[in-house]
Amino acid sequence: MTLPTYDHRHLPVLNKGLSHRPWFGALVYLAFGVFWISSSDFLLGAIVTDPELYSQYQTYKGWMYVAFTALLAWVLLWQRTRAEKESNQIRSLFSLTFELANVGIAHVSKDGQWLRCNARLCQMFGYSEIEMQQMTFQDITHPDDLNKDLTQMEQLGNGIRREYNMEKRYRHKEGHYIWTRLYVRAVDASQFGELFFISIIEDIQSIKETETALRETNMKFSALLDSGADISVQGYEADGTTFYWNKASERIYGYRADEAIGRNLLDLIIPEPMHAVVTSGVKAMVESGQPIPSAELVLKRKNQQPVTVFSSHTLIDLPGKKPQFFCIDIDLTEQKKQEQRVAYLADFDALTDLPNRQSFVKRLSQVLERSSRRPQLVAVIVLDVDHFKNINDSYGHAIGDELLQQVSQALGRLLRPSDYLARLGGDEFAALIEGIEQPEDAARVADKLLNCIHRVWTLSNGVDVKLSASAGISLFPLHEQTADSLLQGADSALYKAKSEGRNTSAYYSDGMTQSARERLTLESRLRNAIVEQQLSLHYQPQIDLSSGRIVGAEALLRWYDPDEGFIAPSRFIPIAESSGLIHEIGLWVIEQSCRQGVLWLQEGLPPLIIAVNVSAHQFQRNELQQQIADTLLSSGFPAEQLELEMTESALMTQHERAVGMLSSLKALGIRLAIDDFGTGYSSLAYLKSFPIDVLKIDKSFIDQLPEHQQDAEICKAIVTLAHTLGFDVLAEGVELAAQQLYLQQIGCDCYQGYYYSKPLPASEFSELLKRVGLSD
Ligand SMILES: Nc1nc2c(ncn2[C@@H]2O[C@H](COP(=O)(O)O[C@H]3[C@@H](O)[C@H](n4cnc5c(=O)[nH]c(N)nc54)O[C@@H]3COP(=O)(O)O)[C@@H](O)[C@H]2O)c(=O)[nH]1
Repeated sequence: MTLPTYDHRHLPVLNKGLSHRPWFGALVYLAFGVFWISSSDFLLGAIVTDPELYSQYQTYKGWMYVAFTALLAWVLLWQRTRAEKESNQIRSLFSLTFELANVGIAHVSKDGQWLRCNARLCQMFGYSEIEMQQMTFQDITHPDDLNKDLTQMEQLGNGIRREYNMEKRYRHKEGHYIWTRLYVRAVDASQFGELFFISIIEDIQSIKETETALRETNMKFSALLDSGADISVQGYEADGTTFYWNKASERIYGYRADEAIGRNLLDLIIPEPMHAVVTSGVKAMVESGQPIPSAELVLKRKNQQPVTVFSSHTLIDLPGKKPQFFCIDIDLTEQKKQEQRVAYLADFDALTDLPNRQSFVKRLSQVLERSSRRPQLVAVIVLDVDHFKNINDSYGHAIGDELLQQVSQALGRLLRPSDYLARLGGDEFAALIEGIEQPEDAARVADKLLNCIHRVWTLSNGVDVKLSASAGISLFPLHEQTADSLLQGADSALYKAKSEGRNTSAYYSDGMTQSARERLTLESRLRNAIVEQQLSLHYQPQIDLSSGRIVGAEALLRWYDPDEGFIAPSRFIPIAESSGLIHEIGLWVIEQSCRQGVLWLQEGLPPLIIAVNVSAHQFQRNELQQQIADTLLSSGFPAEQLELEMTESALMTQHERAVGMLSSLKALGIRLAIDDFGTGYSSLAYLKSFPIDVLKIDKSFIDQLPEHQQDAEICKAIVTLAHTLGFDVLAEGVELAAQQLYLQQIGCDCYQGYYYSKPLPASEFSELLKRVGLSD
């Protein structure tokens, strides 16, 4: 393509402006010449007095005019030549500038006609200058840009404004549009004869394309940053001010971008205790240019909840720009949850949320380890739902699962917090029961669990399913010593229970199953005995050794079963204790003793101490003091005549509590005695802190008196000790006169035993007292 050349003939206005100046100079010269000659004439006429000289001047004056005119003509010619030369130079310079300009330059008429276009413009639009001059700018303006352009051009025409800028598109000769930046300036009509516009048109197509590409890249980049649902990207200034916050950041941290941007990192997601570390870390990163090492961090959400992320950091430190840094945080919440879930499933059963077999074995091993240091009876009870397979087969696994969930929840509610329930798998559960007192306690717990399962279960779909279960029990240390063997033992006991017809429990050892069943049967009979009022009290006299008088009576519980006859307290009291019936029975004993004491007083018998046995189980309950106070009040029995007997072991195992309990009981005005003294592990320090009145020497030290040297010495020592501490001493189980005599010799205060009397029913005791009392 040949470049269009600049033709100055197309510039009539400009030509006119440039060519009038030499004439003006010539006129000035001419005026000056006429003035100079005229004034010379006048001056010479006045100055030159010599007529000859003046005449000569007049003669040559014509030549002078000629010479002057010639000079003037030469000056004029020279002036014009110079002006034209200058004009040509300027024109060629202008032409060169116009053509060489790397922006499009055009003169446009007020109608929009292209008057003159430089080479760059022609090249830009693909037209020759001639072709351009045959078009208006409207012809090749993009329709979307035309109105704006025309409006602004009109404003130039109206003189409202002198120039305008806009970005607009022109259609290239080949049909595509080119983005340009247009600058238009109106040229004053008064100066150049007619209104026209100078347009400077810059090709910004590549800029636009770059911009578009950049925008697209940005959009892609943004979309990319936003696409990672769990990848938070945050941009911060060096001082921690947020300038970028992607979608994932919104989701992970809970702040919308518009809430986060402009706020400081520390205020947003850094927990207070981490502020100092983060501040110094960022400072060090900005100063050293080294990013803070990636790490797993626990940051905080908008709702202040912690969120675990893996955080990486990138420093952007461009020359001349303030440093910025990006944090790329990967949300580990789900991963953590998964990890926790995996860890959870290693120990827990997914269906019931109960501990699994592995956890059960682990827990059992720990308990056994502890129990080997502090001996205790531990029971493992394995439960299996009877015929559960039939339920799955009949109703489907979903129903089976729901049943297992319901059963596990019911069993969990039944057990104490210290017990441990697990699902071993399928329909098999296991319970770990610590600190049981009697072997049959385990069967009691097993029966409780079996009874819980043995009922109709209503499922969410309305189906009723009747369940029963069987249980196997093994005991540490009686049956096995290790966790695995205890579980195996309980499993084999379970199969015994199943083979015995299901809905029952069995111990690992047959003998124990037998005795447990007997004890549980006895428990049920004892419950019945309370209702049927088969319990009564017998009273054994307590005799003062120095006077030989009956000074008191120990109330001893008796159970008369119509079929079996008297059932010994040593048989049923432990069952009452392990079943909890002791509380009901114990209260009855206290009330009945007080009522009887009052009756005896009313009969006119001398005031007697009535000693009542209080089980360690009763002593552990706080209501004992209140029960006694209430009983004394309701019965009217004098407090100083009531004596409570507590075993040495019950007091010594819970010393601190015992001191408090005994003090509160003592405050009621009653007497306190330590029963079975010598059989427990008394501490003298403890003993002296107890507010007691009597020490009862256990029968085992009396049995071989006075021959047995050691027992004799022990009894003597107990008497001395008791007296030193200010207690009375009572020897129990005295069967022989020699025993009575020896006790008297060593200063023992009182005794009781078959030697004087067996425990007697109240009426017989009263007769005895009347008999001996009256005779004494
Ligand atoms: N918590 C409660 N415990 C009670 C209650 N009543 C009794 N008991 C405790 O039961 C254990 C057995 O009692 P029991 O069979 O009544 O035996 C007592 C006496 O009958 C017996 N005794 C008395 N003198 C003699 C004797 O000379 N020889 C002999 N072989 N036995 C004799 O001793 C028992 C009295 O014991 P103690 O209480 O230690 O003084 C027994 O531990 C009772 O405590 C009750 O109501 N509540």
